[in-house]
Amino acid sequence: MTVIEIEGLRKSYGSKTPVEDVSLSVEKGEIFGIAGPNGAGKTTVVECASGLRDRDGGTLRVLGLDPRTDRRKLLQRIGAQLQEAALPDSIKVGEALAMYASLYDKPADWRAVMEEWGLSDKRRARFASLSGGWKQRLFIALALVGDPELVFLDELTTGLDPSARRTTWGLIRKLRERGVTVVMVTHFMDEAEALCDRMAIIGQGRVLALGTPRELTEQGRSDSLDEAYFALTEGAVA
Ligand SMILES: Nc1ncnc2c1ncn2[C@@H]1O[C@H](COP(=O)(O)OP(=O)(O)OP(=O)(O)O)[C@@H](O)[C@H]1O
Repeated sequence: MTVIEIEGLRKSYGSKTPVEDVSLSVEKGEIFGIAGPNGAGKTTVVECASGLRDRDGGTLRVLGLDPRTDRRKLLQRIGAQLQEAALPDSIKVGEALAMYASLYDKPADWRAVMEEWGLSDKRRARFASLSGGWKQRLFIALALVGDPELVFLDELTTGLDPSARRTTWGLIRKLRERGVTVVMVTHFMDEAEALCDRMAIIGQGRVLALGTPRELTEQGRSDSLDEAYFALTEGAVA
């Protein structure tokens, strides 16, 4: 079943059009990666698909809804990772989960989510006191309190130490095991290789390559996804 269908997506900011003609689809239950050079429009694509930003052209269906006209309905069914600045320093882990759960019509039991993601011992810890790894764990838990069918994660592991990254990978796999579809923006090809069922590399306003990490490695005529990425994005730096 197709969860996201993007056809000819276009988005401009003033005279700049980072996303000119992006088409891709995401299937239910997969971890779908989006990679590409800085400024290629990865976050813009994710924001348009999650109803957080309006598009200038193209068609979008997400969980059968149009993010433009069915925004409220869509926001009830998806989870999006927050940027760090979205939480006040002084908020406690338990308070943040309870607050986000209150935004949904049919939330998951936030205490169960807290327990499942290993956050119960941190319940009274203030956000500012958490290490990067615990913050990311909280962001994943917050993205899940609405009991979403689809989750968007944007550079979730950037800035994490190697062991926190590995732990986060485990958490993302756990989402797939639960049947949640995951769309993740990443700059790390080892991460894409370890997690993504399929991925798109975007640049120059469009999809430069799309497939499984193995298919992309072959398309780039390379021995590794890392090398293939360079071959496929050559000349596409925004
Ligand atoms: N609100 C905005 N107003 C003006 N320009 C913007 C806005 N948001 C993004 N842009 C510009 O649009 C382009 C695409 O941005 P976007 O954040 O989608 O790219 P990205 O691929 O996610 O980049 P990065 O890898 O650096 O996170 C960039 O050049 C960015 O500066």
